[in-house]
Amino acid sequence: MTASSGGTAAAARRWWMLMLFSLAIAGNYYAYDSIAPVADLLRRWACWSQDRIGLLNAVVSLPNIVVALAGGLLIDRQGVTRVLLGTAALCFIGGVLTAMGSAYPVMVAGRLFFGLGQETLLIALLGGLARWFPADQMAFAMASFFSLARVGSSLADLSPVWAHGLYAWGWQAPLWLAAALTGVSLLAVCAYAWLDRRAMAVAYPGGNVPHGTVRDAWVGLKEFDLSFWYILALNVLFASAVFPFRSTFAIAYFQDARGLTLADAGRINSLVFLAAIFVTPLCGMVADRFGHRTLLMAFGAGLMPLAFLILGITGWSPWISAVLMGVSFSIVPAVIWPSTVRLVDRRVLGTALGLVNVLQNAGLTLANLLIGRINTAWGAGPDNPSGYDGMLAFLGLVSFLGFLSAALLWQRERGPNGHGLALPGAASHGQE
Ligand SMILES: N[C@@H](Cc1c[nH]cn1)C(=O)NCC(=O)O
Repeated sequence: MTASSGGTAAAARRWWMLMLFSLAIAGNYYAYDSIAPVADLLRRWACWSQDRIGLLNAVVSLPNIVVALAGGLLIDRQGVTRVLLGTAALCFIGGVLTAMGSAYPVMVAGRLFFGLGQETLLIALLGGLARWFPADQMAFAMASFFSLARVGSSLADLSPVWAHGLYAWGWQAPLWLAAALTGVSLLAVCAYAWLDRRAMAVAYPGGNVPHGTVRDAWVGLKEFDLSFWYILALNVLFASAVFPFRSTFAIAYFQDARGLTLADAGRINSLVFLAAIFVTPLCGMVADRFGHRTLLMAFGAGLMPLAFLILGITGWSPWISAVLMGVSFSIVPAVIWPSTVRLVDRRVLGTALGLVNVLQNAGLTLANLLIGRINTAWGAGPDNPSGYDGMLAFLGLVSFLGFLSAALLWQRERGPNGHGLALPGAASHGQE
């Protein structure tokens, strides 16, 4: 008997777990994205420079260039539940410190604590979903989970509208709300730990829950299949194009190069996440029902360079590119994570996801720095809209390389070395 098999009671428990995981990630992503909406207050009220504000986000991803892999190894050694509890607690402490800090070093320390937990929490939540959901439901479960993550991000983006009362008090009140949501995330994880203990007692009555060893991780790393490296490349390149543009540069670009007001630039930018809330679960359902995961990934990844190309060389409405990005950002995350899970041995899943996130964070940091440099070198700004062409060319190239990785993966998976990624969920049980 595996931990994920069972009857109606087990199925009900799985959906409870998905609900708790989704709550945990929504609260966590809200806090992750909580700095941008208070940036203006920090600039005007505290007179902090762009650099100082930028560091509040950089310290979240910077430690994960190393920490996410250690976190992944820890998940394989200690199990998902312990790591979930530890990382959700770290994020909560980080959230509280960030909100407490009217002193800059306290805020930086808070964001650092939050960052130390954030990526490993995400990896552990994905590992938990992989443990409990069968192959024919996993894409839908992971896609629904990411849909709720986007709800968290969108609520944070739009908080100056729906929680404007808090913003009248300054920047700390909105950050206390973010801290409270990391508390909700911790509570959700505690409730999961309780459910998990009961389920494991049934699945492993002797209490001998199998965990991987460091040796397993090392052997596993050496044995990762070529398909895993293709999907890893897609993940890193796709994220390095999407997140820096959306989270850092898009608003300024839409204002300076497309002449939009700040409100319209914010609206168009949030469309990408809002679309993903609704479309992502549909994509997961399609992947579970019909398979064709590699084709879906190649199609989704191909829309991203197309969106940048349209922005760069046509005068078409930017809404067209935003829609293409929204569809791409719905398809790729819905399919890429459940596909990654299928490509690696469960004993080294944490390590594999840790490695993906380490390289992704390195890519995100590098892309942010490079785009900043390119924009400065090309003199991008309201007086020089074509100065953004370098950034668009860079993002187009990075996302095109992501598409190439997806195309190579598609081609490999069609041959004798495939892992059943093209098959519907139920038909690929035996391929895992
Ligand atoms: N490694 C994360 C990056 C992230 C973005 N927001 C919070 N963390 C990641 O890949 N997330 C997957 C995703 O699609 O959000």
